[in-house]
Amino acid sequence: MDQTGLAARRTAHFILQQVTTEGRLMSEVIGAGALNDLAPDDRARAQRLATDALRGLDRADKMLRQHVKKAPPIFVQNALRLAVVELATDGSAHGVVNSYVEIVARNKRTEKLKGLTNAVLRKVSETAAAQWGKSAVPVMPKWLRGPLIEAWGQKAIAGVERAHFSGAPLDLTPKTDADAVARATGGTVLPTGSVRVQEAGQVSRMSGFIEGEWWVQDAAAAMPVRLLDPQEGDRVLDLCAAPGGKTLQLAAMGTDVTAVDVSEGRMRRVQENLKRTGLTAEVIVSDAFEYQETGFDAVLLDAPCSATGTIRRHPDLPYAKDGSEFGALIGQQEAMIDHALGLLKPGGAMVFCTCSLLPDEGEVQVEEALGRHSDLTIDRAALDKPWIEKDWITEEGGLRFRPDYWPDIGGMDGFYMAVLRKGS
Ligand SMILES: C[S@@+](CC[C@H](N)C(=O)[O-])C[C@H]1O[C@@H](n2cnc3c(N)ncnc32)[C@H](O)[C@@H]1O
Repeated sequence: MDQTGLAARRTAHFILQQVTTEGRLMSEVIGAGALNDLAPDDRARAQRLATDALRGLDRADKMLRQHVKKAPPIFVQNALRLAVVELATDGSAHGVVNSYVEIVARNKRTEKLKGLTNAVLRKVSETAAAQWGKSAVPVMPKWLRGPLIEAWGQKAIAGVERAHFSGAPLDLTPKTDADAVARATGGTVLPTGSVRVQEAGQVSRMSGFIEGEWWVQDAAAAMPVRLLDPQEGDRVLDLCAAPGGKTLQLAAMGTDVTAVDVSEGRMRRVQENLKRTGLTAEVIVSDAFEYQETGFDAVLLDAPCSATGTIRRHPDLPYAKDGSEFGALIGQQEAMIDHALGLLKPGGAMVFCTCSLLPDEGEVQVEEALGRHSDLTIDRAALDKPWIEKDWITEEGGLRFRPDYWPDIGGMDGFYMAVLRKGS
């Protein structure tokens, strides 16, 4: 590890720049090799610094506004943001001010602002730690906050923002025995059957990982398959399957599962996960619209969406995106529902789900699908399950999950799901 901390901080700054100026998600930047030149400890550190800064971005900006009258160029602003969050939250961090001053000084376009950076950070460092905990919870950018308040109200969104700021525990889906996984990992079994580990270390070093006893999957993300509740031996199509959390669940239930996804790279992860867990599924790389096999007993459609339900784990999303792709996603989801229904046998069940907080990608999609297909019904009987809480059930007969639910035990991702039944 670099003792001065500069290497990790430079990389964290690079990631923040890419997210806030290029609209790239952290996963894309890291996937493209941003961490490759760092020592293993520095990789984790850079990722943590960027994640913490994104989670606290709004709060950091408010603190900085007390010291900087006119916003500096974004390159400098991002250095200041990273520094403020470190100064405020990590009392043991060394060389914070010097590192970020150096990052600003090494860039020709901003080198003349190194004095300002130094002065601002020296000032902030005097009060950052004390002020941080007393400041308001960071709020989402307006483009996202507005529509979400319209959908769920101010109070609910304040709860959602608290959940975003708290981050997320590690949830595991056990292959077979939830109690055994909880004992081995120090976790607890949730009412829905997932195992929650509050303080997890490196996932691949956890007990039962190599043996394939479990896989990482948010508790809400594990619910669509539990809602579908297929029978052993059923032919189930998992459309949009990668990286495969739901494929693994379906395979572990003994169904005959076909997993389809357009992304070759993400499907490799499905293959790896199947191998590790010793489960089997047919894995097909294909565009969902080109896949024409019919007669499935059940279909799980986890459609591509805005992923606005996953901000607890992906605080980069509100800063990398601006909502301009929502319309196209909603159109694609609608077309996918219609195509997937065509692959289902008469009388079969389809779960439509998205990890979105936007009703247009959930409740509204289902209402409109019911309007387009006269033989389609919503299966309310499927909601008669002991783990389903009444408050989760929506007017049209689906389930809505939000990050502000389960606040005392660590929340859950935002999700929508409903069981649609095709006429026989
Ligand atoms: C929400 S993710 C699926 C998560 C997955 N079901 C799981 O539980 O791990 C959406 C997936 O849709 C895939 N996708 C996007 N467009 C697609 C298309 N036209 N055909 C098939 N898959 C598509 C993406 O590659 C992505 O893996």
